[in-house]
Amino acid sequence: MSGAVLSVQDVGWSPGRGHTLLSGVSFDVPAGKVLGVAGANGAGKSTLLRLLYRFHKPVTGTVRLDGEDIWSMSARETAQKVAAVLQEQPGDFALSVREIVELGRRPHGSGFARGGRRDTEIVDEALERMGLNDLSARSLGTLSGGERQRVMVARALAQKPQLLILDEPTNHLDIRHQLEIVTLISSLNITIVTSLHDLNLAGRVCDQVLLLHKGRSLGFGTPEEVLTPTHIEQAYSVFVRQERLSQSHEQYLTFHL
Ligand SMILES: Nc1ncnc2c1ncn2[C@@H]1O[C@H](COP(=O)(O)OP(=O)(O)OP(=O)(O)O)[C@@H](O)[C@H]1O
Repeated sequence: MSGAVLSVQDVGWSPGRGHTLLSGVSFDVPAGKVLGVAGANGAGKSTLLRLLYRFHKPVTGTVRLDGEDIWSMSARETAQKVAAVLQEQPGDFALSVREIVELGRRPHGSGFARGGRRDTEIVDEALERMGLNDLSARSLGTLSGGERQRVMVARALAQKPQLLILDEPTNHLDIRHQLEIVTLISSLNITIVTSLHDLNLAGRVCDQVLLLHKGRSLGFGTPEEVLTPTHIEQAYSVFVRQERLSQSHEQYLTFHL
């Protein structure tokens, strides 16, 4: 897998007249880097992600992949390049885990129904990578929230995207699986945009952070530049203390009312 350069220029979105949910947001993510999108509930994180996987068309501005506007591509071409793992997942509950992961091969139109060997290998690899081999015959509806989340990540990996969008990927996951997702994110050689509520995690995993506040960018840059007490206090209306962990000497943020 290889990553694409993501270039977002002055995007805005509104569901109707006079109600702007996102405005004037710009950033660039180099190929293979990880951007974390942070901000309080309702700040516009999911709305921004929807513009990146071509669910909403921006009202203003552009979203470009390797210089090409995603709205000048066909939906199929975008699906070959961009995969998304969302909080609300479609409910194909009767399908088996393997069948769900196979759906990731669909945009590539390589005739999975005829059992292409390359597709089978890619699906096997995605199941293995997400630790799903033992669950592959189970129907989605019988899985726990965390198991389901891992299936959706496996489906996205099977899509072999150049840009992977993750909306709160650690939701539902226990500590071990959170760490596994974080390790996976750090190890994939593709461009990743992920929303994250855990700011300490964002600081560890992301190359860059975009902090949203009421649909606007409050800061974009390295985690050290953006995740400052001043910015966080403004974005979340909390008090922040920056502390240093005694064993690892890492910076750690704590939050207070
Ligand atoms: N289609 C829509 N029509 C009207 N309002 C919308 C629509 N989509 C989102 N909103 C509103 O826009 C705001 C931003 O929503 P969004 O889901 O992007 O926030 P978020 O930062 O992802 O929040 P959370 O952390 O709670 O998931 C919210 O107030 C939401 O209610």
